[in-house]
Amino acid sequence: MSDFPDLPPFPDDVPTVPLLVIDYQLIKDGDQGETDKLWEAATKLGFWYLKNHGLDDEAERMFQMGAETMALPLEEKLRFEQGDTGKSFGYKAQGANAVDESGQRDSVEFINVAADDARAFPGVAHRTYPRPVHARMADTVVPWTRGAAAVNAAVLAVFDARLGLAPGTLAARHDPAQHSGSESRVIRKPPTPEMRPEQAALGAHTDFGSLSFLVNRLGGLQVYPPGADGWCYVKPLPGHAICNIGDALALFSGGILRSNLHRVVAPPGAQAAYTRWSLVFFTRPADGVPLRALAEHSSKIAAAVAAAPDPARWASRETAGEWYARRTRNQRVNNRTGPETWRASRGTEHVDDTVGAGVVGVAA
Ligand SMILES: O=C(O)CCC(=O)C(=O)O
Ligand SMILES: [Fe+2]
Repeated sequence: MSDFPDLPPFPDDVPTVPLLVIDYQLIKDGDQGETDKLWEAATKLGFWYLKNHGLDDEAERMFQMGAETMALPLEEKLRFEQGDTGKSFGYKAQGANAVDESGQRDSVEFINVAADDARAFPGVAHRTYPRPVHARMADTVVPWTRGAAAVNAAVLAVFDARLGLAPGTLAARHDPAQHSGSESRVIRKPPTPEMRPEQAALGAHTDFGSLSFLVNRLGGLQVYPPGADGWCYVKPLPGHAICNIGDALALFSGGILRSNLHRVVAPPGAQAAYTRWSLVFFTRPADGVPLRALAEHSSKIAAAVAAAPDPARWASRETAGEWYARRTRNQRVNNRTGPETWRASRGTEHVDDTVGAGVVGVAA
C-alpha cells in the first residue's frame, strides 16, 4: 500500500534517514519534551518532520497553482525567467542551474514567488509572475505564505530561548516590513529515464536562508547525515512537512544549529516513472542583515564560536541579501566560466568537517 493514493509506494530497500517527528501543536503550546526534541533535531541533523502544522489544504492549492503554471507554453514561462543577476523570484527553466563543479545542468523547473510580493498583493514588491500565480495569489499564495511564515516564526522563537538570545532577537532579523529573499517554490521534475540513479536533479547544497518548510509526495530528497558514508533518502509521509535549518541560522548561532547538505535525485524504484512535485517555503533574513554569529547577544553562541576550530567561519562579510544573490547568480549556467563559478555559489557546505569533499560537488 502506498502512503499516497495514485502513486507507487516508496521502496523499502533504499537507505533512509529516520527524521525525528515534531508535533507543531505541542511546540505552540510550549511543551518541554517537544521543544527538547526539536532542539535535538535542529542541532544534530538540522532536518525533522513536522506534523499538525495545519497547512495541508494550503499546500494542495499551491501544487495546483504550480501545475497550472508549469503547463504554460515554455515561451510564456520564459517571459518570467528569474534571469542571471542573482534574483531567484520568478520562473527558473530546467537546466538553467549547474548541479556541480563540472557545470552539469539541473533537471528541475521552479516557480518562485517572493513572500514580499504575496504580502504586497495586489501591489507589487519585486516583480510580476505568470498568470496562474496572479489568479491564485489571494486564495492560494497569500494564505500559504502567511501560514508557512507563521510556522517558521514559531520555530525561530523556540531557537531564541535555546540559544540564550533575548525573546524576539531572531524575529527582528526577519522583519516582514523589510524586503527579504523569503519565497515560496514549486518544483517540477519530469521523469528522466536517461538519468543515473546517483545523478543529481538538484545539486548538493545547504539552504541559503534560515528555515525551510518542505512538502513532498515522491521520494528523491536525500540528506548526507554527519559522519555517514553515503546519501540517505527522506521518505515523504502524508501530513508531515520536512523542515530544515539553512545557512543563515547556522551562521547566527555560531554553528550550534546545523545547516545540513542535501540534494534531489530521481525518485527511487517504481516512483521514477512519475513527475515529482515539491513545495517549499523558505524563510530568509531581511536583505540588510549581516550574516555572522550573534556572539555579543548570547554567551552560549560566544562560547560556540570560541570553541570552533576556525572561528572566522561563523563570520561572513556579507549581508543576507548579498549572500543569497551571490549563491543564486553563481549557480546559473549562463554565468559559468569554470569550476570557480560553482565554488563561488557555495554557502556553508565546505565548513562541514564530517562530509567528504567529493559529495559537495567539488572534486577532492
Ligand atoms: O524538492 C525537494 O525535496 C528539496 C528541494 C530543495 O532542497 C530546495 O529547493 O532547496
Ligand atoms: Fe534545499
